[in-house]
Amino acid sequence: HSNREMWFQDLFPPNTCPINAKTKTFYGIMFDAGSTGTRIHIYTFVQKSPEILPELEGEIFESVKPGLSAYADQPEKGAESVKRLLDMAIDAVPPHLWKKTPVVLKATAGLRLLSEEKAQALLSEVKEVFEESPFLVPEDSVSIMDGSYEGILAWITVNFLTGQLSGQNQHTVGTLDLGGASTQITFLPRFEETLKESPTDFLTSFEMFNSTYKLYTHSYLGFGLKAARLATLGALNTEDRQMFRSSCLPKQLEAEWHFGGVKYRYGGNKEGETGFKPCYLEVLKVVKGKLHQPDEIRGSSFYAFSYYYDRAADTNLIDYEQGGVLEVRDFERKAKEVCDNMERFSSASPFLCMDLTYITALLKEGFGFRDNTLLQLTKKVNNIETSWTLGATFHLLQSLGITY
Ligand SMILES: Nc1ncnc2c1ncn2[C@@H]1O[C@H](COP(=O)(O)OP(=O)(O)O)[C@@H](O)[C@H]1O
Ligand SMILES: [Ca+2]
Repeated sequence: HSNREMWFQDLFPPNTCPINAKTKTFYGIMFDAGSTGTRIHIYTFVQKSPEILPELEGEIFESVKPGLSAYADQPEKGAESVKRLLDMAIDAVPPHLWKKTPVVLKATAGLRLLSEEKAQALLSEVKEVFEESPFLVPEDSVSIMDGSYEGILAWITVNFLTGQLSGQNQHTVGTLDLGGASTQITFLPRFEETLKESPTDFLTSFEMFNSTYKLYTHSYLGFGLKAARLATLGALNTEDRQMFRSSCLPKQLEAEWHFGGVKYRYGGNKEGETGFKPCYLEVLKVVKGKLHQPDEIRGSSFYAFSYYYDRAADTNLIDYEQGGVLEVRDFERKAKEVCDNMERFSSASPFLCMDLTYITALLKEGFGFRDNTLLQLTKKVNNIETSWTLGATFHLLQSLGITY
């Protein structure tokens, strides 16, 4: 037995009558078209009998950069990048199951930020690639995902993988996702206050595995790490192609940056101030008063992934493979260290100071977390990526009647 098998045994009790069990294996293919890259997740499930939940047997994962939105003006080339990933599924799924294996692509903030016309052109090219494949192409198989689903499905994934969605004692954990263009916060409110005080569109009921969860979730478009860089530079939503300067960047820096198909020029404050203090003030303008702050989260701990994880790992706050537990103040401490010694960190990304400072401000001033709020940084649980794609695949299989 591998660790993974052992672990899932606790989650799903073995069939009471294994001799009569008809084990069924099936697959699901889910594409995550993120703002910074496109990823394919090929999941394998086994279901031992119709009465019990399917078990997740494994995942094949691959990714390419840049994301679809970078092909805004060449939709065929964007679809080509999807096709290269889909070819992996041809090898991974046994031929006799191709026709029964659904393939779906959901795009997130990168495509949300494009014009309707450009986004649709990309989606329809991808749809053609799917139609030409031997897989099952459900209706609506290629779409832009609603931001609230992004949070909910990531929450489902993390709580499924940590075993919180089965059995009686459900101690679910909240999730924080920081993408390139948007960021999500999701948790199951325990206090009546939270339900009363939250804007109604922050609360969504969701049915999964025969339970209904009333979740608090919101996706903040434009608050992803890379969008926040542009906002901090004052370069968001301007046609102006001037040089944008910031106290969060190395003094002598002058460079170019491509995001969402647009080229930006940016640099440090040659004469003026640099360092954590002025940088924090700059970043604060981007987040202060812009996010809803539910009281309930101040004391609870959260699972955090994507750029929270990447930046913590880049600066050795956590181990790149293992992840780890941090307090909010650890991000602040590291931001100060990097911003006040930019020469020492010059070999890393020139945005490291800005990114860490933004993460600090987002957590403290944006969501209202305390300095000592605990964050569990995780990339994988039992070797499965903590991504909304697993939750989306469960949802898909459920809607197609492949699972119950
Ligand atoms: N399979 C994955 N599981 C978890 N995080 C991922 C995965 N693929 C990419 N990420 C992380 O997502 C972040 C990029 O966000 P992205 O999905 O491209 O933007 P957005 O969500 O805003 O569309 C990076 O931190 C990257 O490491
Ligand atoms: Ca994402």
